[in-house]
Parts: sequence; structure tokens; C-alpha cells
Amino acid sequence: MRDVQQCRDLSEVRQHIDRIDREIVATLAERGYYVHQAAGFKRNEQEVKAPQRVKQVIERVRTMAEEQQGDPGVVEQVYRAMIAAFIEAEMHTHRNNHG
Ligand SMILES: C=C(O[C@@H]1C=C(C(=O)O)C=C[C@H]1O)C(=O)O
Repeated sequence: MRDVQQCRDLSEVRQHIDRIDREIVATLAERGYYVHQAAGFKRNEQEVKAPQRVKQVIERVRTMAEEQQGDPGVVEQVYRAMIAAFIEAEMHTHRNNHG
């Protein structure tokens, strides 16, 4: 985990959360850009979904959470929701590419 500060009140806690959200949204935009490119390399909808890759990603981020004193269960839930949304977006791109 990165260095964390002890806050004096809820407002200070929320300032940190707002700052972190800015970073998360920027990172999601960057990730989304690569997911969009992934669609261009896939031939069908099963390849877009790539369940084996999803399994690998989930295992990897759970391990990373454990190493960084995060909560693997929370990380897995967040990732499953995020990947589902990215698959939906990638599916749109795939369908546009293939008529
Ligand atoms: C980006 C990909 O496509 C999909 C999205 C994934 C993701 O957001 O991590 C992982 C696998 C696929 O379901 C990929 O195959 O790598």
C-alpha cells in the first residue's frame, strides 16, 4: 500500500477520496483505450469475452491486493464489475467493426 495519512475529520477523508477518484478515472480511461484496441484483434464475440483471460486477471489482482494489504474480496468484486462494463463496450466496438 502507498503511504496513508491519518485524517482529523470526515472532510479530510473525503478530500483524499476525491483525489484518488481523479486518479482512478484517469486510469480507467487509459485502460478503456487499450480495451478498445483489443477489439480490433478479435474475430468473434467469444474472443471478446475471453473468459480464460478474465480468470487470470482476477487471480492476478487478488494476489496483488494481498501483497498490498488490500481486501482481495473487494478488489475481485470491483474488477468483475469493471470487466463486465469493458466487455460491453468492447462488444459494441466489435459489432461496429464487423457490421
Ligand atoms: C481486453 C480484453 O477483453 C476483455 C476485457 C478484459 C479486461 O477488461 O481485462 C479481459 C478479457 C476480455 O473479457 C482482453 O481480451 O484482453
